[in-house]
Amino acid sequence: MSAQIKPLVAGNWKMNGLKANQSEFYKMIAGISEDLADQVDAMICAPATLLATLADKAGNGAMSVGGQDCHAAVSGAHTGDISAEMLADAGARAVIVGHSERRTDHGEGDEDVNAKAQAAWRAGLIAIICVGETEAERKAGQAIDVVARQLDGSVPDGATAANTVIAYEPVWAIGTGLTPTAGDVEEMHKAMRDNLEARFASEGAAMRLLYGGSVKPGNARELMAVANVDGALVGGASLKADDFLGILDAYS
Ligand SMILES: O=C(CO)COP(=O)(O)O
Repeated sequence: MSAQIKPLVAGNWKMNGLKANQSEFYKMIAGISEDLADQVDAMICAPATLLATLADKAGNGAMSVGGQDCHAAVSGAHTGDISAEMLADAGARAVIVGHSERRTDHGEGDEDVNAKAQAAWRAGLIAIICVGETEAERKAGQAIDVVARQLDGSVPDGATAANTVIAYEPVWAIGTGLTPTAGDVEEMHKAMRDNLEARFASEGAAMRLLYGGSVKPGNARELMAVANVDGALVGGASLKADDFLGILDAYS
């Protein structure tokens, strides 16, 4: 938690969600009170196939919708890819870039992520830029250095608190049920804050820093209370309305 920063809890549905799952999203909208919406922003980063439908239902209400990746170009001969402009056209407000699953499955490096973040801004979207160390890097005592390098390479010049959100997702905590200790999260988020403040001054001080990796209703309150944790990026527990609302409850 940071004073003055409105937190964001974003769900990442990854490659999950058929038309039948739209009802979970509608339950989420229905479950967010006006008071809660004043305390925290909520978003689902949906698969591209559902994005426009969910965005239409979301309207300007308590929930918004984001994409999970974008191509760096505006348009062109890139079969199977989606541009940031297309996501914005479908009603997205944000897009995740540099998720570790993209970095691993598609060989994306910091330069690619940097270009995608700039594409997001070009289309008027918030870039949710993901960073995080592997288990081997943490065991080798390199976690802070690895994340600092990823921030330096992946976050473009011109990042502001309005156009950029950073998500720290230790790779070994994603989908494993393992989480770092609150102390480890605090240390990492402080290091990220210092890095971003050194580069972006007051914008870095106000940028939202999310924690992601096995966030559940049962651990959300503790993790969200850590200094410089301004919300969460949630995978598995964002698929069911009850779980997602249980996480948002950390801010009630
Ligand atoms: O990768 C994640 C969100 O982007 C985290 O996934 P889990 O919450 O399923 O661990």
